Amino acid sequence: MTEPDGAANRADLPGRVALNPVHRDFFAGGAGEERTLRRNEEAFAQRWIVPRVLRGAGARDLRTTLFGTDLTMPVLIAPTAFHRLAHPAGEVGTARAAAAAGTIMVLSMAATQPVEDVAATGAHLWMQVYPQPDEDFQRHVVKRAGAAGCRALVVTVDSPVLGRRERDRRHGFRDLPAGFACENMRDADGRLRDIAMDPALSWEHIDRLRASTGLPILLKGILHPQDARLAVEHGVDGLIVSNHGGRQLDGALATVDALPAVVRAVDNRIPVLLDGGVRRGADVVVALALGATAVLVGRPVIWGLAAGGPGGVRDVLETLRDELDHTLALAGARRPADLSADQVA
Ligand SMILES: Cc1cc2nc3c(=O)[nH]c(=O)nc-3n(C[C@H](O)[C@H](O)[C@H](O)COP(=O)(O)O)c2cc1C
Ligand SMILES: O=C(O)C(=O)c1ccccc1
Repeated sequence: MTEPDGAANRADLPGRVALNPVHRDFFAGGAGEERTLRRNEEAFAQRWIVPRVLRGAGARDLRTTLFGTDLTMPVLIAPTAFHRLAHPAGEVGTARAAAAAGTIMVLSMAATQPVEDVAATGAHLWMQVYPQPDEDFQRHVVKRAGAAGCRALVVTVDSPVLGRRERDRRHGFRDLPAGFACENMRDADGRLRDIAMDPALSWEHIDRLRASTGLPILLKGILHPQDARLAVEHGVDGLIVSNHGGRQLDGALATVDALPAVVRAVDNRIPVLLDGGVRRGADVVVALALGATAVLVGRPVIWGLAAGGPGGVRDVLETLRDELDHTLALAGARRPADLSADQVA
């Protein structure tokens, strides 16, 4: 099994070494040949920053506002499943790091701890959901997330069916081991449901979800500019350009390659975020220059959690912050908003 090449994905990083190899492959892997998984990082590696000079930019200011909330930097934690398989501290541990860093954690619908416990850390949370065909149950999940204090809903729309993960197939890895559960998949009676993926879902489902909650809604998994336009027309509040870290459609476009057309289609009407392959401060700068308001990181957070629990996640976030600050300085920008698309070649 070949591993993705980038330094930040090296198989010998401490977090990866600490993991059970089956779980490591679950976290690391993608769909099919893993072409899209690799391409997300390669596409960043092929972008070059064109610095500006003598702009008197001075001390950097990384603060970013999303839906009225101030973040200390434009780097968020992407929703990823099963944090207790990475470290006993689980999603609560990740949330402690998000709170300490002053950024948002997007909590996965496949989290292994209850949203109420994760929210008790004081972290600023958004809840991710796969749109559930049982809409009564979906409303229950959304209501519970809102009651727990989640401040936005991230609806993942790139998963009409689950991607074919060949590493998981080889290992026979299908489900959580005994003693673990998707704690936010309990119905009103406390019974566990399976996460449903339904290829029949359409924009009407989003319309009903829109009508059922006052929370801001972001769609995650947009790559086509026409879908970005439709999302705005359907009253969506934000977009996440994403190919699910290469875990769904193998062969899908790299996210940084999809970003410019989506940004043009949205035309500043709602914020556009991006995830997939963001590993260094320079990647963040490229995405911001091409029009993203912020980025999210998935696997780096998992590796940090596996390596050192909340402290390991904190290290990942602080390293990204330092690199972003440094790269902005070298690019001649004080704030993310000072960057422009002509600074990327
Ligand atoms: C192990 C793992 C689990 C994931 N689980 C979810 C999930 O439950 N919901 C979701 O919307 N995306 C999920 N994703 C996708 C991430 O939110 C994100 O799109 C992706 O990881 C970003 O790419 P990166 O890992 O290269 O940063 C998962 C990704 C990984 C690696
Ligand atoms: O979304 C994913 O990539 C993922 O791995 C997952 C795992 C369990 C349930 C739902 C999604």
